[in-house]
Amino acid sequence: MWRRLSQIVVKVRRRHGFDCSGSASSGFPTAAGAQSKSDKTTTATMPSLSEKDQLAWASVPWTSVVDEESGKVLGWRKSQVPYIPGGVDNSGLSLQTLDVWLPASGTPGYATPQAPDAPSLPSQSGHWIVYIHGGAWRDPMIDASSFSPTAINLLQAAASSFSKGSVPIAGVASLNYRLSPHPNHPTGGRDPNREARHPDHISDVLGGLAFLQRLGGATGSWLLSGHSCGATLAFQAVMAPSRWGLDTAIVKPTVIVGLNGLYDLAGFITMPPPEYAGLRDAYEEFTRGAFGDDKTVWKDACPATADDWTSEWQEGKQVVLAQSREDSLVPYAQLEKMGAYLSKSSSLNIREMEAGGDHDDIWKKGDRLAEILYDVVSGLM
Ligand SMILES: N[C@@H](CC(=O)c1ccccc1NC=O)C(=O)O
Repeated sequence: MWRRLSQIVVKVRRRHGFDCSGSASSGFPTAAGAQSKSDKTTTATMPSLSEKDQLAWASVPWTSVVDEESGKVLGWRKSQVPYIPGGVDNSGLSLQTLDVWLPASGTPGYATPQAPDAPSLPSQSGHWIVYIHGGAWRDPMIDASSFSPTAINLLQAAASSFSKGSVPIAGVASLNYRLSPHPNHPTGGRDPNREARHPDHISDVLGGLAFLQRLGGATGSWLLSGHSCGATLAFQAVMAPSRWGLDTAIVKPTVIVGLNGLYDLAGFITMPPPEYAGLRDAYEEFTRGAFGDDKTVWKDACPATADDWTSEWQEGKQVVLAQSREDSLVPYAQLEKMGAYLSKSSSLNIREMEAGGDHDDIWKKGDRLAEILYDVVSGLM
């Protein structure tokens, strides 16, 4: 079903202006009553689009995503759109950016495809899917573009659905965020993109989501997914921002898809499952790099430690936890801990899925991940 595609630049649009414990537990019950909370709608009021936002959005052209086999335009992409216009202190950091893909099937002019020509996102039916990459808060080789194989598969699936009637995807986005220093990063010297410490990562994620929402994306019922530490960040994004000393209001997603996620760092470091004990020092190193030396901060930052998920995330309906049993970096016990925690403290509908392969295979290949995400958003129709 998933065909191989290539992404090429067809036209450049005008540019305006500047230019948690790791000990194993066995499974968890699936809570049934997700429906009642859905009535509580999100109250975050979205500020309108500022001139700076519009300039930031327009500073990156749309490029077309073309199906290699049929030559058909599947959709449109903007790469590295600055979401905090000007960046921190006006420095325009390259990791405070996001990538966006729109299915052509949902945009005006699908018959004779033209890039969307609007100061903000076109309004489309369907749901938004947003992705937060992993890499232990520090890996320089993993970024928003790591989601490309999955995004392209999603556009392909959207095109197939269009021919049958309705498209469940309104748009797709993948977030960059500032990283913590990596011991082996080749750039050397100081890089303000790589000096982040908690809560900088989650602050950027919330900033990126707020920007996307000011543009009209990812509102209503939408899906937030994250891989590894990106899954940690996805759950942090629906926790009260005041926990992180922040006040960035977002419309929270209704669904989270956590992939090979880290949910209980403190638990892992204190007592890793025996087969993963050799990774304890590595976990401690990247945890200190991301959160500092205070162990209470590690614990408080872990989503498996929120005591009441119902009040924490009132808009929440569904959580999909996908984890591979062959993951050489993250033990299955992390999923079990998170699932048990969520089912104990919420009425969320929780699904457990097999991700398959090693830790990073799911996003490197993209087909299985697209299938999971497509299946979940289709269920939201
Ligand atoms: N490649 C990463 C390691 C990494 O990503 C990782 C290692 C162990 C458990 C989870 C990991 N990633 C989570 O985002 C690094 O270079 O630090």
